Amino acid sequence: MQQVVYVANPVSGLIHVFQLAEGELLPLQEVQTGGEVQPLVISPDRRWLHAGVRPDFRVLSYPIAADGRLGTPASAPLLGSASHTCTDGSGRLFFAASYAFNHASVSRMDEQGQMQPPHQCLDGLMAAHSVTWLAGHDGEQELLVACLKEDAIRRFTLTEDRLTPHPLGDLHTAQGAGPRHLALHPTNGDLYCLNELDGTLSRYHRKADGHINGRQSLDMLPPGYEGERWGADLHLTPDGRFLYTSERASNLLTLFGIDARDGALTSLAHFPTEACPRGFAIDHGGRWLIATGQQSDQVAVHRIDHESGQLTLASRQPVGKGAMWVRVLDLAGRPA
Ligand SMILES: O=C1O[C@H](COP(=O)(O)O)[C@@H](O)[C@H](O)[C@H]1O
Repeated sequence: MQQVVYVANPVSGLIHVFQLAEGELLPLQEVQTGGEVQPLVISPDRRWLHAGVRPDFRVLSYPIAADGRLGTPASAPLLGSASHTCTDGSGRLFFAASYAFNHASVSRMDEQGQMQPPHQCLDGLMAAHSVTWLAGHDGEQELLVACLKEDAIRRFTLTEDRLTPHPLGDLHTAQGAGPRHLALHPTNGDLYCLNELDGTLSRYHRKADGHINGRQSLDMLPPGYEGERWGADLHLTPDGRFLYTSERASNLLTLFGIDARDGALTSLAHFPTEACPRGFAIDHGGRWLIATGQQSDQVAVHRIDHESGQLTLASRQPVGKGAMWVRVLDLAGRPA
């Protein structure tokens, strides 16, 4: 499997492009974005890397070459600082959550790959920290917005190119939890929410009728932990057997096992990683976990044990300042 890793470093304004080779990151390219580059998302057809930049709020859409290198980007305005972005399943719609501007916006990408200015903006979403696109069993599509200061995950139905409040209403977390990032299980219909402020991980289940119900809430930190809590990110292995979270006060990654029969989560182990692991990613083979250190200016690659999910440090790579976002592209099967 040939894979390329993109790392965004807002303080240096740089995107690093690496080849992932047996746990080592081999430098391929450094791209100066001209701004504080933050959220990265790869389009579903794997032809574009969309990067949110500030303080001139824009999305830069970089064409991805056959070897993973980035070409000259097209640029489109955004309405505020993007904290997190995603696309719909076709890649034609681009969503951005803005924590500071309390909104989520929707933009269209045209046939030529040019992103348009946002055509819809949902205001009053307090500390909107992430956007997650979800396809239902019945062809229904929705967008989930994790609103940290509302202790709510707001649900919106996507019809054509526009969002409206979901008829089944929003999801509410524990008071003071601070919902931040969401992840979906690849097969069992479970949805997970990392809560930044209380350091917990919540599991929900989406039923075929669209109802989403809470199932479990677990601590991300080790028993007896009494320090600060500052949860950051979560990801699953592609086979859906393991889930990992990152926490920035303890600099720990936490491993959770996922029961194959009923989806039950169990906290299994904790592993030290880079200082302030604000973002991480898991490669497409489920063999490597790549964590950024916002305060170490390094990226760590951890080997994932296939049987147990346990992590061991494989390598560390210096990167630019404020390393924050990391994305992995599988080059196989890309359109020519
Ligand atoms: O993780 C955090 O996120 C919020 C929003 O992030 P931003 O990069 O979009 O400004 C930030 O305000 C907070 O300090 C940080 O802990």
